[in-house]
Amino acid sequence: MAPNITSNRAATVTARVPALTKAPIPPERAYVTFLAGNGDYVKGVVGLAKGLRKVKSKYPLVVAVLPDVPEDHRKILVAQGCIVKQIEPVLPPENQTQFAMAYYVINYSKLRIWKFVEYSKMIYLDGDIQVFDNIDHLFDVEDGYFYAVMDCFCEKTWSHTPQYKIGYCQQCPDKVEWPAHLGPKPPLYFNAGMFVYEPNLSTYYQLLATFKVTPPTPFAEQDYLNMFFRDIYRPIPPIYNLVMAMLWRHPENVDAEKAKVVHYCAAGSKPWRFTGKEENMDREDIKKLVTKWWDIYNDASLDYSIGEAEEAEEEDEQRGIEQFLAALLEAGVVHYISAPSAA
Ligand SMILES: O=c1ccn([C@@H]2O[C@H](COP(=O)(O)OP(=O)(O)O)[C@@H](O)[C@H]2O)c(=O)[nH]1
Ligand SMILES: OC[C@H]1O[C@H](O[C@@H]2[C@@H](O)[C@H](O)[C@@H](O)[C@H](O)[C@@H]2O)[C@H](O)[C@@H](O)[C@H]1O
Ligand SMILES: [Mn+2]
Repeated sequence: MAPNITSNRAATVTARVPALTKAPIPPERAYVTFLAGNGDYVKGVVGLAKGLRKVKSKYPLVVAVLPDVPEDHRKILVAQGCIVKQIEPVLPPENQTQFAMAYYVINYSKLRIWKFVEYSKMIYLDGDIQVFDNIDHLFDVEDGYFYAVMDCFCEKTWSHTPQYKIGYCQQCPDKVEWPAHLGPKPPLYFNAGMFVYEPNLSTYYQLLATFKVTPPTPFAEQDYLNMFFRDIYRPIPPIYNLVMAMLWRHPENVDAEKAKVVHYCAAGSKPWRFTGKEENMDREDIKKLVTKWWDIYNDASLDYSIGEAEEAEEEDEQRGIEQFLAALLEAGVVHYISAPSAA
């Protein structure tokens, strides 16, 4: 109950501040993913929402949807407890889209998530990612940096790059010496399927302004984000984004059993359209990871419930009261002595 202020002088009231039955609610934080089109990626996002619930994450999942995501898909996501926010596409100039791999051009739209400034910190996860262990602790990383897992250059999707051509990969930098004639070694490069960042309007407008004068490149927004955040990028361990190709390219660096976050980004590995026919998809570890994904997707006990909705509502109210009291304290309107407990 808010204290009753009888005058506009600083009042000293012994407001009976509701005992915090729970730990103070942390600043606004959320997971965020991106959904485009009317295809089957919505299954990926449903799986992700249920996976986060299974690991008892404290934070909601925001889904940034493009206008082409149909109403029935949005309803499915809301029914799974997601916060659906529509974003406008971000596209390179008409005459330049051919420089990025066509499939990835739409991913430039991910840049819109820097505008979600109602959140102090967010963890972005691709829709083809599953979270198998709680990673809420990542929200406590130091502010002011960009956290993501290093990518691998060994798949043929990298065949356009000098590092692929000479067999160099940052995952094993000593295997092939970077030749001096190619200039400086490429800076550490992250996979943009998962990252920890702080939404910020100034950063958002800089991202869009710089994007306008940056020619698109093959890995589209992933290349762009690596260039933009190069000076504040901090690598985090691959347990937080198991880029599938690492299992056969750098098995010494990863352990499928220990991965907290699995990224189904290898060709043919999307669980919801898995056939097992593509290269490497007959591997036992891959088939096990796909089964683990389906076990969560098919688990009805992980569906969102009204009970959770009511609890989320109570938490929102609690947060509102705390923010109201904090504002009063800040304004010096109220100095309250924590009242002795009723007991
Ligand atoms: O038709 C599509 C293609 C991509 N995406 C979103 O864009 C992300 C990046 O694409 P993808 O994961 O397929 O790229 P990969 O990580 O496999 O290179 C996906 O995870 C989805 O969140 C989508 O919603 N619909
Ligand atoms: O738009 C570019 C995309 O680039 C990345 O995917 C790539 C990258 O991981 C390569 O290293 C793999 O070889 C490749 O298969 C895979 O598609 C991100 O996962 C995705 O979210 C998105 O940013
Ligand atoms: Mn992906």
